[in-house]
Amino acid sequence: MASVGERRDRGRRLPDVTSPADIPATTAPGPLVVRTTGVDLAGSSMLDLLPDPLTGQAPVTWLRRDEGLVGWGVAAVLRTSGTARFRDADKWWSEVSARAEVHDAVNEPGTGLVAFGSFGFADEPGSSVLVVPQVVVGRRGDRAWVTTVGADLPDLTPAPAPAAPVGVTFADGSLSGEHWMSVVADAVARINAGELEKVVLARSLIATATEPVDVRWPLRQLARDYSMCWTFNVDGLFGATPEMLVRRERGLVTSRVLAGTIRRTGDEERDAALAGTLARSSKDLEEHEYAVRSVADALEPHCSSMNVPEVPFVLHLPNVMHLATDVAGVVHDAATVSSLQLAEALHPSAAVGGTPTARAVELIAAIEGMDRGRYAGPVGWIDAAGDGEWGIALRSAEIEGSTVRLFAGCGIVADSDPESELAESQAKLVPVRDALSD
Ligand SMILES: C=C(O[C@@H]1C=C(C(=O)O)C=C[C@H]1O)C(=O)O
Repeated sequence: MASVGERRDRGRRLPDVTSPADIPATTAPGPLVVRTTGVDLAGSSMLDLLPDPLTGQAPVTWLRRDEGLVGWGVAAVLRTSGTARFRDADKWWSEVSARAEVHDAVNEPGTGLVAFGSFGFADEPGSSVLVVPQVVVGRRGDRAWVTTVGADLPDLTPAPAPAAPVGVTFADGSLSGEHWMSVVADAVARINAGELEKVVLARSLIATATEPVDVRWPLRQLARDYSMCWTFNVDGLFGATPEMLVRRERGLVTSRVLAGTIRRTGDEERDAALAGTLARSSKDLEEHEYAVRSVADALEPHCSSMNVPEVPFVLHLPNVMHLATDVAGVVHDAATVSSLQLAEALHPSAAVGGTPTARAVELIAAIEGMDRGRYAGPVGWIDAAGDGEWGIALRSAEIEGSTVRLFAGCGIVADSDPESELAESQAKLVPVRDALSD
């Protein structure tokens, strides 16, 4: 396990990370004292409760349709990296939760001790974080609660509204559009030469504001405009993902697999016709099938029964439509395998890596021209029983002061056309791009 003030990277020592979100380096906590009590949040929106990040309270978020969890403050944190990042985090989490003294008056998934996590996409450098906030506020249906970890009960009145980002300009990140298209063409040639079947290639865009960006602004916009997605923020990585890598709750496991995309036009009739085209597109169905297979194969050893629909449905988002499949199963090893271990087993699925996985991941590192950081890695939360939700950090960006790095990627298969893939990547950048304006 990584220790205080040190991150491991194949034996090399790396300097500590100074986090944009004020989450410090690894802490080795004594027994945590955790209290969950029911509260009445009435009509207030969960995001309104988040304190100003400038107060150094490191806001974290996992919300869909204003249900889920928000938190702030740091009671304990693990930073880790490299191939062992999931194992390090899982071991640390079982030790921290075994030692904790928990008084839980609510007993719902997400009550008691919880940690938020965000994991690096690639093994190298693979910088990852798991953090236990001092305060977590949760809502599920008509129940709401607050959990404190070694902290007093907070004042749950809405914080003053965040200001919009100022003077934002956008520039190419890793590669220009032209250059990225040539990389896509190279991948298509390799696929046609039989090197691999599918690879997901991503690009980035850099937004620069004239003042530090308050993450609560884009979070509010994303939660409002993409309410069917999971709006997340962990240690400066934020976004609204439509893709659930794995959710485990009381012995049931589910995964929402997406792959195969078509852009929306804004015209309802035309979009309905496009949805039909997507559902019949052999290129997209093939790309989708790879992704579903990779998830079903990884979950199978953990399940006593599974449901893998044969035909995908079309998920409508405001910017794009995706082929989607909800895989479900009954797990037989919940007592010994946590949701984080399941996330490790599933990552990277063919929706963000490719097929075969090892070859695709190698090719991404060789030709994509950037470090993905935590983009396309698992992001979510885990409780003391090991249940939790881990989404794939898509439609996301990393914030550092007044700079925001946005990411988007596309599945490349034999029939992919570089120009259409560039347009698709632009459509996938829209949610965060729009969220940075007022
Ligand atoms: C890689 C991304 O999205 C993934 C790729 C998709 C595709 O290529 O059709 C669709 C949904 C996601 O699984 C992204 O949004 O950055």
